Amino acid sequence: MKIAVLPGDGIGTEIVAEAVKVLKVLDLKFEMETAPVGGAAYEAHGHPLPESTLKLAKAADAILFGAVGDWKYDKLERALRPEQAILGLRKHLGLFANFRPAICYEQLTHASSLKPELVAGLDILIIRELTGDIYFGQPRGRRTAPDGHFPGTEEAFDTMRYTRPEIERIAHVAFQAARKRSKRVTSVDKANVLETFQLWKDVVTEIGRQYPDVALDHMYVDNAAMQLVKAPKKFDVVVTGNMFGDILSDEAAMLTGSIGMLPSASLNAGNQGLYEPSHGSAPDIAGKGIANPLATILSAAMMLRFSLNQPEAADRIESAVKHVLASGLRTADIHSDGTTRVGTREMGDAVVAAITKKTTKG
Ligand SMILES: NC(=O)C1=CN([C@@H]2O[C@H](COP(=O)(O)OP(=O)(O)OC[C@H]3O[C@@H](n4cnc5c(N)ncnc54)[C@H](O)[C@@H]3O)[C@@H](O)[C@H]2O)C=CC1
Ligand SMILES: CC(C)CC(=O)C(=O)O
Ligand SMILES: [Mg+2]
Repeated sequence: MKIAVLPGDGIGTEIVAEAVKVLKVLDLKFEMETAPVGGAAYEAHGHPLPESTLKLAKAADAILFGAVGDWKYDKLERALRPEQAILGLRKHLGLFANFRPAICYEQLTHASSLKPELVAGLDILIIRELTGDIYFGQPRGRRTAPDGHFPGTEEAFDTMRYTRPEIERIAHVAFQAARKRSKRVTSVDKANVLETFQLWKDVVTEIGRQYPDVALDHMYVDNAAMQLVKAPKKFDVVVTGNMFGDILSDEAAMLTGSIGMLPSASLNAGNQGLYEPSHGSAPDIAGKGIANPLATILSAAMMLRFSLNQPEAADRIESAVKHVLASGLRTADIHSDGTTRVGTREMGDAVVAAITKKTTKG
């Protein structure tokens, strides 16, 4: 088994180093190979997703990804910007199903910006379609406006589109995931305004008939954004498109205490997956050694469970994370009175120590 390790930019390198440390202490039989991606790859090879990195990713059983991006690349032509690396990997590998579990750990109930009673015990799963929608739709570009309110002026445009099969396959993923949970799916759309999301709603409803044991409801995205902070525990599985899922999952991250707590798995039709925290490269804190590595460490646990058939090892990581939080260690983003503030490396070391202690005890 082979894991491609793609740390990327900013805090990506810091948090991936901790996840790799955790994977190594498990002493499992797999090989890890590292390659540059994003801004780091642009500097080394002149492209954010060089052929060699893509080849490694394609050949691997799983990919552990950090994050890409830095403000200094924002003026580059779009094809060369770091973010194209993660978009390219999702597209080239067909990683259409993005799982973003938002779990509020008992010890972090007070770290959320919401009242503790609203988030205590929260365990929702956002399933985001990842290879379609306005992020990939063509045509897109800039031109002189041919019509509209200000014809003859500069305009930019993107295209939101979904085909029926794209919606069908993500709907199946959501219903099947719900069967393993509390059998409820909320499909989030904007069918009251957008044709794309009327088709989305129609197709999800049709597929839902094949899962009579799963309750389906529909919600407009603006209402969903509001309900997520009003009564988040009313949700179980949320299925939505690429852009709405991007936005709602960052919002859901705050229910768990921090975006530094939200892992993710991006899966294709085979067993291959890319595992990354839901956040970005956080240039504002990069290099300071204060980023929370837990989202990445928990993503590594998802990788062991979903792509590498090592569910016990995944459990060991997750229970080590709970143990470390229970012991009161916190990175700055989840720190509160009465807890001990630690840096990225100390947090990773503590997870490693918790795993080792449990192993020694048998
Ligand atoms: N998958 C990827 O590689 C993604 C890349 N990006 C890129 O990342 C760069 C920064 O984007 P932003 O909008 O600032 O989003 P971001 O997610 O990097 O940061 C947002 C805020 O959350 C904080 N934060 C993020 N991760 C954290 C962690 N592990 N521990 C503690 N605090 C954390 C940051 O310090 C910042 O204040 C951009 O270039 C963007 O395009 C953004 C999202 C995903
Ligand atoms: C950087 C973007 C391509 C995507 C993003 O924000 C995400 O996947 O969460
Ligand atoms: Mg995002």
